[in-house]
Amino acid sequence: MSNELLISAEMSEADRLTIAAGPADGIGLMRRAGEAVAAEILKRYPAAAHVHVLCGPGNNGGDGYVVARILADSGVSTTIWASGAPRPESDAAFAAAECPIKPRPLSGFAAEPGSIVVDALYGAGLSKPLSGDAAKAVDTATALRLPVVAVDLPSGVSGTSGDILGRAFRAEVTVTFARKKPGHLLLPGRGQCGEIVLADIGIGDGIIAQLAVSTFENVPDLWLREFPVPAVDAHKYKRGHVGVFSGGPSATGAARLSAMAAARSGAGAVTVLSPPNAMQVNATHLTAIMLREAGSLEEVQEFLTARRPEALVFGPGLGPEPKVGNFALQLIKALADGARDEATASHASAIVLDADAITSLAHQPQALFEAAREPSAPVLVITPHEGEFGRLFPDIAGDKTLSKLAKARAAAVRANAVIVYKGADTVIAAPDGKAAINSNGAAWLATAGSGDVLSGIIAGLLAQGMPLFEGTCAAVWLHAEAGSRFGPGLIAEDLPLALVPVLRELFDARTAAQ
Ligand SMILES: NC(=O)C1=CN([C@@H]2O[C@H](COP(=O)(O)OP(=O)(O)OC[C@H]3O[C@@H](n4cnc5c(N)ncnc54)[C@H](OP(=O)(O)O)[C@@H]3O)[C@@H](O)[C@H]2O)[C@@H](O)CC1
Ligand SMILES: Nc1ncnc2c1ncn2[C@@H]1O[C@H](COP(=O)(O)OP(=O)(O)O)[C@@H](O)[C@H]1O
Ligand SMILES: [K+]
Repeated sequence: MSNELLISAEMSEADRLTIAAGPADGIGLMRRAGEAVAAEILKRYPAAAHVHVLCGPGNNGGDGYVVARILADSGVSTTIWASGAPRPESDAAFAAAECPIKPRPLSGFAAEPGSIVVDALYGAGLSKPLSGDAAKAVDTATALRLPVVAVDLPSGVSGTSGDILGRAFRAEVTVTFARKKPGHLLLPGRGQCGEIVLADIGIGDGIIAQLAVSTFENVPDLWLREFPVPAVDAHKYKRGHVGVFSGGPSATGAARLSAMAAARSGAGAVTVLSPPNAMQVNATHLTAIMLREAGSLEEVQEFLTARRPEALVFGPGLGPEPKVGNFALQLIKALADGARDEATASHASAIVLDADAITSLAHQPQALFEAAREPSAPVLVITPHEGEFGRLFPDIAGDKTLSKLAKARAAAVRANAVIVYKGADTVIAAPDGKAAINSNGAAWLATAGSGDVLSGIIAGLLAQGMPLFEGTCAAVWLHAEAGSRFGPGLIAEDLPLALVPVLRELFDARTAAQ
């Protein structure tokens, strides 16, 4: 697997372990890193008139000296602009000594149209906002629209948070080493990286395995082995049953979108649970999806006991009123009580709390967090977009020291739930600290009802027995993949059907791997 995302301390540890295992030493890894960047430049810009390599004082700059040496050896006209000299005896100092080009001070950096900039100022060691000569260099490259190749990270982008410190280069290509870093996927950093090339510099999978990494890029490798394949003797209820709560007569569409998505995701049976006054309108619009009247907790409990759905979606279209939040709490409690008493067992092991459920609990978040900690409580997946996240977790949302990744993690621990912190860089975080960042979405997904579809896919996959974290990650990826492949013109109604070709590919990949 190469889907692990490494923070800077983990990258340093990988470096240390690799050197300890031998035969590579620090300068050996640096040479491999610089070679990978130089190879990318020679491949992509064979006609470059001139390459300007900007070198910082640390190891990022060290990689830059290696790049400059190789380019010069290859006959490319190359200038080095240095911001400070490397520390004596450091790997970067060795790399600088091996490079025949005499560096000029970064303060004098000037470039001509048609040239290329290699940004080797700061990488994993970025410690403060870009200022002075480095900030000026960003402005010069931007003003001249020069292609920038970033070494490891565009300088100014935090590899940990994706934040821009001061300002940052906007790279056309970023070559990073061994594994990506969270800042390559989180916004706004992702937008500065351009195409990301992952270079093998000799830090093996065995070394990465020793790090016990807990942050991942959300790609199928992360969950494909858990992806549901129906058994030969499957019947509809064996393929998982999902219940979706509907809003009142003028707000039923959200539940139907969610229900359709759960069905398309492979749940064998899906039931819309409707208040009495919305039965008529729901009945008019449902065919394969079942419909059941459930206006009270008692009626819901009857459904749970009789039909034993594995997963529920609660929230889309329900309205943000406090009574909705209270009902959510009663539902969680009823399921916890039911699970403890097998004789009368109310069922459903997972609840997806989305949309209005989140907003309606904003005035009593503590009650939700306590309910989620009750013995035998159903597992919860909470799917806030930024506004909903801020309502349920205002202090976490407002903490400027935390990245989106860290915020999702903190919320998952507090709520004892899997949190899907949605957006263009959706983060999925579990209470045990595991987290994934999604990167295959597109802005076509920013359309009304898109989130309702996502909640249905999550419930659909969980109802089929996928583990909680993996099933939620798979749903986020599927939703994003279907939407970005569909592209212009996408509306939420299109998404369930757009899942089909993606599901086919996953199914084929899953069965081929068996
Ligand atoms: N496995 C690995 O780990 C491998 C890593 N490799 C490479 O090493 C890179 C990490 O190297 P690194 O740790 O030396 O940090 P780096 O990014 O060079 O910056 C540190 C220096 O910059 C300075 N500085 C920072 N921000 C600044 C600012 N805004 N304005 C001004 N100064 C600033 C900072 O100053 P200080 O914080 O000490 O005041 C310090 O002097 C990594 O990105 C990759 O390219 C490869 O060789 C292959 C193997
Ligand atoms: N710019 C974007 N790029 C990728 N995905 C996006 C973007 N904007 C929104 N999304 C995704 O679309 C969905 C929107 O959900 P939500 O905000 O709840 O919308 P709604 O309430 O209208 O259903 C989320 O899964 C989110 O991650
Ligand atoms: K850099």
